[in-house]
Amino acid sequence: MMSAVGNPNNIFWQECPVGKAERQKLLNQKGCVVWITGLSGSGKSTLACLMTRELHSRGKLSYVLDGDNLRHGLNKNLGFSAEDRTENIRRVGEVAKLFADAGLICIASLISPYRKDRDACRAMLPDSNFIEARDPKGLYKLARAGKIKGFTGIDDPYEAPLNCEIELKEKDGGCPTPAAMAGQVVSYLEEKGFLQDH
Ligand SMILES: Nc1ncnc2c1ncn2[C@@H]1O[C@H](COP(=O)(O)OS(=O)(=O)O)[C@@H](OP(=O)(O)O)[C@H]1O
Ligand SMILES: Nc1ncnc2c1ncn2[C@@H]1O[C@H](COP(=O)(O)OP(=O)(O)O)[C@@H](O)[C@H]1O
Repeated sequence: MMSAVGNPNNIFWQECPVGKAERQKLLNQKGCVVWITGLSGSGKSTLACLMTRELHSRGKLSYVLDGDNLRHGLNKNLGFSAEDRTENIRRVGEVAKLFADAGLICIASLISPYRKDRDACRAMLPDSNFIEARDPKGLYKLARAGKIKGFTGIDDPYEAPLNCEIELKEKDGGCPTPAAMAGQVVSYLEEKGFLQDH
């Protein structure tokens, strides 16, 4: 048994014999987090689903962490106050970090309106392993009708990224198809070497 003397909380870091490098080799890819941020209804989930499909068809293992879905379980005790959103993003950041450590391409799809919360998630990961993608476009009937209070983009803030890795922009006055956007993100991962282990 390890000694707990000198550790006020009796908590120790446990090393496992199989590490991230070995898992990446097994999967022939590099673990990373693609973080999709944007307003509600801007197409985050659509993009996340198409990306995971495209990666799957290339034999790459990915997993989608969707804000809406996680709020049914892990984050079911959280609402939409600034504090709760911060805790929501912190938890998802920690989970995404575990998935990346497992060697997976983790796709996190959350409004994540606050820059400081996204930056905190970025700081949890090694350099270049956090890839921020933004998709601006919105749908807000209920919030505009006053049926939801504190709705992001209506009466609650959304802070757009200042230096994201990928910006999915309108082209020729229109929105590219979701498949074209998913292709853009997957091409970025390919260019940066995440779809191989060497
Ligand atoms: N007040 C308010 N503001 C914004 N969004 C709201 C709100 N109330 C409910 N919803 C629904 O919750 C989904 C967003 O959850 P997230 O976990 O991604 O939000 S956050 O990152 O913590 O801000 C979001 O889903 P998406 O449309 O998929 O983004 C909404 O359907
Ligand atoms: N690029 C796009 N062009 C047109 N419609 C889109 C696009 N991306 C998503 N949609 C549609 O917009 C709606 C909201 O998309 P969704 O992916 O659920 O957004 P979010 O997860 O950001 O709330 C869906 O009906 C979806 O089919």
